[in-house]
Amino acid sequence: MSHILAIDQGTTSSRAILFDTALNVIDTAQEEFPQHFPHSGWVEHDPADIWDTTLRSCRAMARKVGDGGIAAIGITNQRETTLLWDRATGKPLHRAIVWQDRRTADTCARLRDAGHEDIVRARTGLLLDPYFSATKLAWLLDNIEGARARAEAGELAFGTVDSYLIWQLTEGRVHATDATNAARTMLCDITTGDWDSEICALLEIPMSVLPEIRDCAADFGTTTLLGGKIPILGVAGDQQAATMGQACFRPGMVKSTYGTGCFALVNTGDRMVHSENRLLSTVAYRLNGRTTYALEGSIFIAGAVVQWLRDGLGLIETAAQTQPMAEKADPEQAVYLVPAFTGLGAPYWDPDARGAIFGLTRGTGPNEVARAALESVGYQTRDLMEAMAADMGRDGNSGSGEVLRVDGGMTASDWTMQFLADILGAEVDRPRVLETTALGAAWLAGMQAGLCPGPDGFAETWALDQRFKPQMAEERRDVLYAGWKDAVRRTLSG
Ligand SMILES: Nc1ncnc2c1ncn2[C@@H]1O[C@H](COP(=O)(O)OP(=O)(O)O)[C@@H](O)[C@H]1O
Ligand SMILES: O=P(O)(O)OC[C@H](O)CO
Repeated sequence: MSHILAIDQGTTSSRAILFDTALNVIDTAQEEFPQHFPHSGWVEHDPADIWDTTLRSCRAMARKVGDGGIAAIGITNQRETTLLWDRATGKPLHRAIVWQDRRTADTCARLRDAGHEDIVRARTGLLLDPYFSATKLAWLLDNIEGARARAEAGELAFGTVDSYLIWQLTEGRVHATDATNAARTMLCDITTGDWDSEICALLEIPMSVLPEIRDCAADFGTTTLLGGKIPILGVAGDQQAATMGQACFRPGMVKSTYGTGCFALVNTGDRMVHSENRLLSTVAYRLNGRTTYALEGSIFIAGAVVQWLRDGLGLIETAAQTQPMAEKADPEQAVYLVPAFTGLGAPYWDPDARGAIFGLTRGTGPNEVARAALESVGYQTRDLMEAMAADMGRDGNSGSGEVLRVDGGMTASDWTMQFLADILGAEVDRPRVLETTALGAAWLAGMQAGLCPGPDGFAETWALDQRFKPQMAEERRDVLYAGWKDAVRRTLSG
């Protein structure tokens, strides 16, 4: 029987997920890998770790089905993370600079001061923030001796993680990316779908380093490393893959994924909506040469705040312990935790903000801190939803009223999902399949292989696990949210 293999290369681990052609999960292999923090605010991955953990996970799945058992591969990945390698040897010149890395904050500030933000926003849909690949790539070209000259001579290749994996899987035969990953580099004009020569020139990035941009469902070459010859037929950044995995194909449909960070995307159809509220405009997907756009709110810390309770504070041993703690917390205590560990993303975009806890009293204990950590995820989502509603309303799109579809590891927490519905004053739908990121990638590859239906047929297979309905009184919701806004105001750096 034929299977589809989805590769989900994430920030903390690499996974290979085997699907049958009806898109049921058959088996999964996963490996974590080390994070490197060479300086404050810097985050790096060893490219060998990215590749080795991916290949081992894929091989574990390939062994299960034997030669000929995999019909197609779909790749989805942590976005923005930047790699530069030698075209002749395939050897990276440096560790990967991870999306969370803030080392180029000064470069971004300089570009902003020089008046370049408008062109960046108009063409790439992004803001001038170190989050995106462009300034990370410029940093590599500036700081590795001889790199710029070698890049100009055509000897080097740049890629986000998808491109790097495609290059490795095809043993250097294919240097390509997809429209969603390209959209996150800050080098792509998402109104045309091509690399932007003016922005490249601004950062002195030779265009010869850039990969070719293809549709999300397309031919990305074949690999012979997993037994037989297997085509790579689907590629999308992880948040866009989750948008497809959640079947958000209609304008106005919105999903929010709770993993390490939280990323909410609302489909804006074939029109790029410019945010007035500091959200990002991005590509949701490109199929058959047709681009569908999205507005995105990116929060850097969601589930990671629970990891911090576990690894940083030692308050819990497992993430699931936060739920009984939150239930036991004193409802009278207004404790707020603003998890600005790596600055704040949307809608604040303050790379220099750092985390804070407010409202501590002698009576505050681990339960109240745990509850505040879970609540911070709800509050941050409300910040995003308010920004989205304002943007969508302004453009006359009905989208802001849609039910929020959620996924990702943290949605296992019923308490957090109920608080989310309460603080939003809106319904929250958790689907049966929480592996929506991998599902999106598998669907792309399966559709391209002719094994899976198109968007409409696929959307019919989306199934609800639980709908969380708001139960909190409006007055309490408003008081709590006002307290959060005040806590954020006191956390901002400027
Ligand atoms: N029951 C739970 N309650 C609260 N948080 C949880 C729970 N289970 C998992 N998490 C959080 O979810 C995150 C893992 O989600 P996942 O989607 O695997 O993340 P990623 O793909 O970013 O690595 C972790 O940060 C973890 O702390
Ligand atoms: O690896 P994740 O799931 O934390 O996702 C990272 C995002 O793609 C960063 O933009």
